[in-house]
Amino acid sequence: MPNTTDRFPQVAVNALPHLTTEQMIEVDRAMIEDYGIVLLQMMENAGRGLARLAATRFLGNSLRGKNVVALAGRGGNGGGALVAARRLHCWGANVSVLLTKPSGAFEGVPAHQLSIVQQLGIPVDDKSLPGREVDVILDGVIGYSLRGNPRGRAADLIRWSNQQPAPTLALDTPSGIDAASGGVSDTSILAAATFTLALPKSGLFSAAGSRHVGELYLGDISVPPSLYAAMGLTIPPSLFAESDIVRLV
Ligand SMILES: NC(=O)C1=CN([C@@H]2O[C@H](COP(=O)(O)OP(=O)(O)OC[C@H]3O[C@@H](n4cnc5c(N)ncnc54)[C@H](O)[C@@H]3O)[C@@H](O)[C@H]2O)[C@H](O)CC1
Ligand SMILES: [K+]
Repeated sequence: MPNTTDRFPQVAVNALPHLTTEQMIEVDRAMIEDYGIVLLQMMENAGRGLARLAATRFLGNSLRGKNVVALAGRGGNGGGALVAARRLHCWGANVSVLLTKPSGAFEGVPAHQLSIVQQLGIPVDDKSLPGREVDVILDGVIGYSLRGNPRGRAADLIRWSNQQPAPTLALDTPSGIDAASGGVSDTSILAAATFTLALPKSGLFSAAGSRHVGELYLGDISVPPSLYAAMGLTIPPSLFAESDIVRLV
């Protein structure tokens, strides 16, 4: 079997700036307010990349009969996982979604993504945990807006994920890891791989945090180089020219 990690170009992690949470929030702000690249667009790119990585790295050539569980919180992280759930469903996988909250608690863009998932008939559950075998778990419980140790059903979903033999692919940061400090909550995802967005977050490299990250991939959500330049950040000009997913080594 070919080594599927070879399908993504490799980039030295030290060749890139590592973002603080404040810088990531500024990237989000400038994308929307200065460039008009809105959250819906960024989230589509994030979710499509997550789906592509899940398929290529963990599911193999045919998605028929492959079971995917997407864990989704009600923030931007969950929204990206819901996009990935939809894309993998359309590519032929058996996808189900576990929510941290009832669907009525979702608002804004994540609620929009959830309504599409429901319209497609993808099973959505905010109460129980699946008993059947899973091939890959997508972790969209919490991203860079973690506040304190995961609580409630978010914590239940993290614990459930860590008990499964299937690999977990985390979106942006393993849920429970503080993206800025790398602090590890009592309840944190142990990811086989992490698909982080735009630029790697500084917390992914702390000694404690890095044990939860697994293989690290970076996804293009179309941040213009001029936006980074205005923040005093320099990135290699051809970072995503070959592929909009790269492996950081
Ligand atoms: N430019 C980018 O990188 C983009 C990133 N995106 C993704 O959006 C998230 C950040 O989204 P945000 O809405 O700010 O919040 P989160 O999804 O991280 O989490 C909020 C969600 O989680 C709940 N929560 C927080 N702490 C806890 C806790 N201790 N226990 C339980 N629940 C908790 C909170 O209540 C909210 O419901 C980023 O990581 C990316 O994945 C965009 O998609 C595109 C642009
Ligand atoms: K996550």
